[in-house]
Parts: sequence; C-alpha cells; structure tokens
Amino acid sequence: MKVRFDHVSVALGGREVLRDVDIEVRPGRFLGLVGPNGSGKSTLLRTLYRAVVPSSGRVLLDELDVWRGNRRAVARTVAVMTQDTSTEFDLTVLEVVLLARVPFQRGFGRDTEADLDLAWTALERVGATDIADRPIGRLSGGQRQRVMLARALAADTPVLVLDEPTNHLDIAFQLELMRIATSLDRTIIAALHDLNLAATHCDDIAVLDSGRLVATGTPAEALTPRVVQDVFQVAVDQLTHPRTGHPVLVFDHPPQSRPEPSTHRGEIHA
Ligand SMILES: Nc1ncnc2c1ncn2[C@@H]1O[C@H](COP(=O)(O)OP(=O)(O)OP(=O)(O)O)[C@@H](O)[C@H]1O
Repeated sequence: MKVRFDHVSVALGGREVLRDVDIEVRPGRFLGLVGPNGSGKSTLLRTLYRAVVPSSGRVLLDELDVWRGNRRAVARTVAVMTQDTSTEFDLTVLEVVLLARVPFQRGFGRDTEADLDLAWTALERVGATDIADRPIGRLSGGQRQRVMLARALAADTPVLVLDEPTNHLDIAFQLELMRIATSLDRTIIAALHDLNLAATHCDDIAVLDSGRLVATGTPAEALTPRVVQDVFQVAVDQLTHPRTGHPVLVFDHPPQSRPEPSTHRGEIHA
C-alpha cells in the first residue's frame, strides 16, 4: 500500500510545527524518518494514524484519505508502535498484544483462534512468549518495547508505523528489530535517531529540520555528510565499512566546540 503525505502542515499550540511536508512512500518500502529533537517526526507520524489533524494538506493510504475515511478503516490499515503503554498498565503482555485485533472484531467481539494465533506468532517473533502472562507495567523498558512491536505485528496491517522503536533496546535486539522490519512485506515508516542504523536498513530516508522536509532519497542520497552536518550541527566523517563497503558516519563535536583531547587516554583512575 502506498502512503502519501500530500503537502502536510500542522499547527500545534498556535505554532506551525510541520510546513508543507510532501513525501510518497511506495508500497512495501521502508522509510526512515530522521531529524533533530523537535523537528516534527512524531507529529508527522501522528497525522498518519489519526492522532494529529493536519491544518492543511492530506494524508493518503492509497486512495483512502486518512482524515476523511472512518477511524476503523484506518485502524485496520495502519498499526503503530509507540512508547506509550500508560493506559494498559494492568494488562498482561498477551492481553496487550491482543488489543491489536480489536479493530477487526465486531462489537464487543471475543478473540478468535485466528486472533490468538496472530498474537502468539508475534510474541514468538520478538522472543517474548515467556513473559506472556506478566503485567506489562512490571516489565523493563526493553521488554515493553518488544511487546509493543509484537502488538504492531499482530495487527497484520499493510502499513506499519514505528516511533523511535529502538529506544531502550540492547544492540542485539535493535538489529533484530530492524531485521524483522526489513523482512516484512509491508510499507513501513519509522522515526529513528540512529542514522547509521537507518542508513543500513531503510530503503529510503526523509530528513526533517524544524518542521520542513530538507532531504529525501536513498540513504546515500539523503544522508550526505553535508546534510547531516547542517541539520544536526555536528561534525561528520564518512568512512567505509571494512566488510560491507557501506558508508558509515562518524560524529564529533562541531569544530568550534570540540573539547581538547584527553592526555590520560587509556588510564583509569580509581
Ligand atoms: N501537543 C503539543 N502542543 C504544542 N506543541 C507540540 C505538541 N506536541 C509537539 N509539539 C511541538 O511540536 C514540535 C515537533 O515535536 P515532535 O514530537 O513531532 O518532534 P520529534 O522530531 O518527534 O522530536 P523527538 O526527536 O524529540 O521525539 C516540537 O517543537 C514540540 O514541542
């Protein structure tokens, strides 16, 4: 399914936080949305899952206008992984994952065998079957993130939204999450802070800066040292990965604020 942000602007608290953002994500592609804190990544994602209404422009899922179609149709099309589990504090992990099936049930429908299959398959995929009976409020941050991924997978929708999905995750599961994401035959949009993780796993990148789209394209086209330097205000060197040959970005303080190198390198003082 194609996702289109068609000249989207958003005003919040009387301030324009997104201005004329125009992005098309082709079916089955994995788009990484990057940009500094406060640049508008989460807000753009929220326009897609009907949490923030654009002040102008449209958000389209193929031909379905997200803000003109009904809420249920959107919920059946877009699954979201966010950090927010505050409303489900007392539910067990399995119950939280099964919430993904609600938009597909009639009235106060019960979970079907198919719903349970999807939930268990998703828990298995993220390595969380052993915690299925635990209350979500008593998990570590990383365990909770796995459950939120499982919930998004159990929705089995053609479009997946991941808002900072690797927060709290150890490096092994960060890579595993990206491997799961790239193996799915779905259109995926993820807000990511780790530029190298985004560059090695995403098909396309969109760079936001102060609510404006400033670069798009393949990782090599969008994440040039020049763009990263301008947008994030850091010094950047581009190296070549010794094994894969992929470009790797290495960051440093901007030249004017770079600290003096330590003269005690390698020493540990007890
Ligand atoms: N409910 C709100 N009311 C007013 N302003 C808001 C609201 N939510 C977000 N903003 C502002 O909108 C801007 C974009 O915020 P957003 O959360 O989309 O950025 P982000 O790129 O996801 O940031 P981060 O990387 O820090 O998560 C910020 O300036 C933020 O302060």
